[in-house]
Order: sequence, then structure tokens, then C-alpha cells
Amino acid sequence: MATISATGAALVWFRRDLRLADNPALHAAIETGRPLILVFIDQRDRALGTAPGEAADWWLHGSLASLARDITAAGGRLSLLRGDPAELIPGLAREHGIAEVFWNRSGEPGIDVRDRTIAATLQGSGTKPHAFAGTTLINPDALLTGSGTPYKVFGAFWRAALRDLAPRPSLPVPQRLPMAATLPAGAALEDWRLRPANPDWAQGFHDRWQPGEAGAAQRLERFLDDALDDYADGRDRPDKPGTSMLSPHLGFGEISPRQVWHSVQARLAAGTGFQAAERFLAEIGWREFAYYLLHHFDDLRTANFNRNFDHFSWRSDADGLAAWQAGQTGIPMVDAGVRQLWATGWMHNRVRMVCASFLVKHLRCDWRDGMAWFEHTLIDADRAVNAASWQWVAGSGADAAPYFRIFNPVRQGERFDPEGRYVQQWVPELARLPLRWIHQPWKAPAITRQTAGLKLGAGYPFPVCDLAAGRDAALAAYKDMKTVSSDTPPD
Ligand SMILES: Cc1cc2nc3c(=O)[nH]c(=O)nc-3n(C[C@H](O)[C@H](O)[C@H](O)COP(=O)(O)OP(=O)(O)OC[C@H]3O[C@@H](n4cnc5c(N)ncnc54)[C@H](O)[C@@H]3O)c2cc1C
Repeated sequence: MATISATGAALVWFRRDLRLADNPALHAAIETGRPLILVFIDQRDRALGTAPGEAADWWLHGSLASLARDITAAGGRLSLLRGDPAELIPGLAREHGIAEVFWNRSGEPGIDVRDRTIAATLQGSGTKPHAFAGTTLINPDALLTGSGTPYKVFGAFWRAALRDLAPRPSLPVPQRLPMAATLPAGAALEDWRLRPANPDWAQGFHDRWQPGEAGAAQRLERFLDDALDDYADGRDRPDKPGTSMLSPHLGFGEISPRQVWHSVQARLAAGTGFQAAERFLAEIGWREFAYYLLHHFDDLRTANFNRNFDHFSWRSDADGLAAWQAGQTGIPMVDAGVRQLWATGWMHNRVRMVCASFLVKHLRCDWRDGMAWFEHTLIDADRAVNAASWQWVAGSGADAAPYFRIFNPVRQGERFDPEGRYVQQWVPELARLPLRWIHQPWKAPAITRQTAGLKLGAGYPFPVCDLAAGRDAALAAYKDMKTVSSDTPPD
């Protein structure tokens, strides 16, 4: 391990920025010329919501293992600590004579407030804190409408953002990490038991994912080579590998949105289809918009963005929610999506919309229940994007899909899984049904079901709700909400 002898170490606090390349905090710490202390703190704070779900924990293990390897290869060492950063960071500063502390901001209001308190404590005891932007491309406080208020509509937000968006070049990977002579002891990653054992329900994750910076870079290159040109259409086909699958890598900060931005620009300069690239960058824009919304409306995760929805009559349907969570609703596209989630920790965006819409509209379960379940099961669970997306589908969000536009999961299946391959893969009970019935097996003639070896109610469930009746009930509830909310005087 390389060490240098200057007094006063620089501490780099890794968080959801588990990368060496384009890491502003790490870069600035190295620039000081001070010996380094590199730590990751597992905080598990349920009040702040920083305890990841079990699928995200699986990813965290791989991501930390990869980062630790890369750090070791550059002559350094990553110390793994567990506890409250508000106590640990000032404690480390005292014990190790730390002169400066560096981190990248999370982009989450609650965490940023906590971090400002830590910064004040450090400053009070003579240690300099430095926080950098690294999670998003856009500074949310610098992008406001002409009247100085936050944007609430994505199109206007993204157009305004693109006018001035000129991300600096990505920062290089440091070649050497000169470490302080004494480092915090830290835990062994295996002792944290972040991966499941007995049973290892994450077996399906191993073949599909490579957490870490190298895996992120490979995923991006593969997408740019194989799928970007066709992204505008391919992105809607869950039966094909048409999207980047970068979400967990971006979520854990193994790649920065700036690196993605510059890689796409390089392809554009080399003549790759402009429309496809523009479409793809707009999805990165939706991620930015989610962080922007959470920054300006810090109750986005708990309260309806559109307060009229405070009067909506959500149903308490424990059985419906349980069937949805188990992939046993009897609606093939919904069940395929949830089972893909169980098996791989990820679900295709089109299917996320179909599944979420079914839960909040046909079953009329509260979007917060769906959001919580996704947070528990997704490897890419992202507190800003998940909340903004659920509110978008529910109709209660900023620039949301209108509530009265209710996805019909059968039509969605026929349109976006036209050969039935996605359903066949994840709902094997239906694999032998003719294509005509695969998205609505309950309508297949009894003889057809029998020939396909399908016994509804035994092998695969009857639908938990009648789609037409569920739709009508949702529209009626929406109408009631509008009546009530226009009757209710503002607070
Ligand atoms: C109900 C619901 C919940 C969701 N929860 C999450 C979540 O917890 N974490 C998460 O990362 N994404 C979430 N999404 C957004 C989206 O489904 C995923 O980002 C996308 O499926 C990831 O696949 P990809 O990387 O192949 O996407 P690509 O199509 O390749 O897009 C590239 C990147 O853009 C961003 N992105 C893409 N679509 C969206 C979107 N609609 N909103 C915001 N950012 C987007 C992601 O960072 C993604 O990795 C949710 C969507 C819905 C409808």
C-alpha cells in the first residue's frame, strides 16, 4: 500500500458514488496532496430511509467488492464502517488527525440536511468539509422558471435544462491512491452478510448482472454498440434487450450521468442516429427531473404532489396487493413483470408502468404501497425515481399520466409483447397457449386451455379483478375525488 507522510489526512466518504472515475470528491481529495483515508459507511437508518431493500443489498455487496478491488489495485484500501455518519465522521476526524473531508452530495433533501449538520460539526472542530455535485447533471437551484419557481412539467424542464447543459469533461481514474499511515480498522465485507444464503434467492441475479464500475462501463458500451440505434422503438419491447439496463449502475453511482452523457455525445459525433440518442438522453432527463422534484418538493415520497388526490378513495385490498406482489393476479403481463422482478431484481420500464397502473387503478391500492414494494425488491430502487414514477403512474405526480388514461394490460401485452415471448418466459404455465390467448387466458375456450395443459384456478389463477369493472370503478372513484376536492375549501 502506497503511503505519503504529509500531516493531516484527507478523508473521502464514499456513498452512492461507488466509482473511481469521474468522482469529484475523490478527485479533489487527491488534488490536496494529502494522504488519504477512504471509507464507506453503511448507515441503515430507517428514519432517513437509507436502509436498502434486500435486492439492493445484494447489489451493494458486489459494488463494494468491486470498488475495494479497484482501490487496492491503485495502492489504497477501503475501510468499511457501520453506524451513524453524524458520529463516525467527526470521530474519525479526531482520531486520525483528518484535515479535510470530501463527499459527493446525494441529491436527497433529508440526507443533504443531515450532511450539512456533519459539515458544521467538522468545521467547528477545525476540519474542512467539502461537498460536490456528482449524482445528477443539473443543479436544481439554478434551474427555475421565469418567475423563479421550480418547473413542474418535464418538457419545459428538459428544454430549459438542455439550453445550458454543457457538462464538464469526465474526471480521470486516479492512477495511485497514496494512503495515510493509520487507517480505520473497518469490517470485512463478508461479515455484513448482504447477500442471501439458505436459501440463496438471488441465484438468478448472478448471471445477469456484474455490479461495479467495470460492469457499468461494459453495460454502457454494449448498449451503445447494439441497441442505441433502435432505442426509440426498442425501449418499449420487454421481450428484447432494447434498453441499457444501466439503472442499478447509475443508482449506486458506479457510473455518473456525466460519463453516460459524454459517451452518447461521442457516438453522436461519430454519426449515430440523432433521434435515438435524443430519446435516450431524455430518459436520463427523467431521472434528473425526479431528483429535481424531490429537491424542491421534499415530501414527494410521502404526500400526493397533486393534493386533490388526498381525497381519493384508495382501497385497502390486502389480498389484491398480496396477489400482485406474488405475480399471481391472473393477468399475464402483470404477473410476468413481477416474476421478472423476483427472478432478476429488475423489471422492464414498460412493464413497470403496466404493473403499477394495474395496482393503483384496477385494484385502487395506494401508490405508496407499490412504491414500498418496489423499494424492497428492485436492485435499482432509487428513492427519487421510484417515488416520482409511482406518482406519475398514479396520476398524482408532476406532469403525470392523467388518471383517466388507464392501461389495459391485455392491449399492452398485445402491443409490446406481440409474439408473447415475454409472458412465455416468465409465466411458463401459459407457454403452450396459442398466441391469441396468451395475454388473456381466461377468454380461451376450455378445450384450448386443456390442450395447452392450463387449469385456471389450479395451475394459474383466474384474474383477481374483472378488467372492465376495475376500470369503471377507478374512473368513478376519480370522478368522486374531483367532486370532493372542488367542494373542499383550500387549507
Ligand atoms: C412505477 C415505476 C417505478 C420505477 N422505479 C424506479 C427505480 O426505483 N429506480 C430506477 O432507476 N428507475 C425506476 N423507474 C424508471 C425506469 O423504469 C427504470 O429506470 C428503467 O426501467 C431502467 O432500465 P434501463 O436502465 O434499461 O433504462 P433505459 O431505458 O436504458 O434508460 C437509461 C436510464 O435513464 C433513467 N430512466 C429511464 N427511464 C426512466 C424513467 N421513466 N424515470 C426516471 N428515470 C428513467 C434510468 O436511470 C435508466 O437507467 C420506475 C418506473 C416506474 C414506472
